Amino acid sequence: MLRVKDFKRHYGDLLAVDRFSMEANSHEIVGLIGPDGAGKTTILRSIATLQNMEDGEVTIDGLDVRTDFLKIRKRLGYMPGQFSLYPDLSVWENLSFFMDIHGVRYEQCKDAIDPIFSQLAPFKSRKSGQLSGGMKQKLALCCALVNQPSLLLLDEPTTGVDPVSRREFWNILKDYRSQGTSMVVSTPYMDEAMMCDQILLIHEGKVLESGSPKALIEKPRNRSFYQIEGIPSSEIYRFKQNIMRRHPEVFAYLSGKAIRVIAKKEHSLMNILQETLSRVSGIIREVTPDIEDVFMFHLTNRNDV
Ligand SMILES: Nc1ncnc2c1ncn2[C@@H]1O[C@H](COP(=O)(O)OP(=O)(O)OP(=O)(O)O)[C@@H](O)[C@H]1O
Repeated sequence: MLRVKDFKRHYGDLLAVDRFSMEANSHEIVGLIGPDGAGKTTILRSIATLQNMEDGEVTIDGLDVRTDFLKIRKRLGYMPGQFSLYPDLSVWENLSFFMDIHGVRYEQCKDAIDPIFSQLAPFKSRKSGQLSGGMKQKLALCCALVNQPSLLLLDEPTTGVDPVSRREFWNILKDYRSQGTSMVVSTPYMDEAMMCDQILLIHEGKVLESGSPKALIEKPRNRSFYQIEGIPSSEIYRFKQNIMRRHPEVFAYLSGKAIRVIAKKEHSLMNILQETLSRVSGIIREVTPDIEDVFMFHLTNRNDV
């Protein structure tokens, strides 16, 4: 139902999105996974008809965003990255405002919003600026659902939200998916990628790789991924840099309190890494890659070409 083909967008000289293509069908959550500045907001705002495209095609149910944007807006729910509701209005007043914009009454959208609104109802009169981070995001999602959209666009909906509320929020999204809504969700959190049906790993406006998260994790299996643990935190950055300087055939990066290492070419690194550890205490073990590793792997490959 959503098709994006060869979408391109500059800001001045900066090429923010370069020949980006994707599809999202009903019952599907598609994740745009990438760090800050990858181009996720630009893509979502353009699909949401809020920003002009420079080049490319975006259609929703066959309708073109350039010419049919008024019809498209009726089918879309968009939740911007920044909390964009009125902090001085109550929960109910914000919701009413969105219902007025879409010309619907509560009774008409009750079925669509109640799974979330029932959780917000006890705070109905509270100013939205005084809600917790997780509750604010639920209210924003509620407002995006009043027109019962078939396509939901969610820009980093869980950024700044605590882990428990993040999980809750994703459970809500999965419920809407099971009812047929299709969703495009951007996130900088690699763990959230695993909750999507399809993901696109994006870096500097380009798609590094796309597919189901499971398939992407399987793909680089001909490479080995290692983790070095136990390096004192005061030395860890220097240690990582040293590995990269002394061994151009490997790519190393920090992951929490550990260093992750991938070989740029297909070969084992155990000997190399053991040698680097001879002067410092630490443990090396081979690990199964997660999405963050896969992202780094494709980034390394691209930079190496
Ligand atoms: N209005 C603008 N004018 C100039 N540059 C912009 C503008 N909006 C975005 N950019 C730049 O375009 C690139 C992509 O930004 P975009 O906001 O789409 O990425 P993002 O992945 O959503 O990142 P973030 O999470 O930081 O918003 C970034 O380098 C950003 O600085």
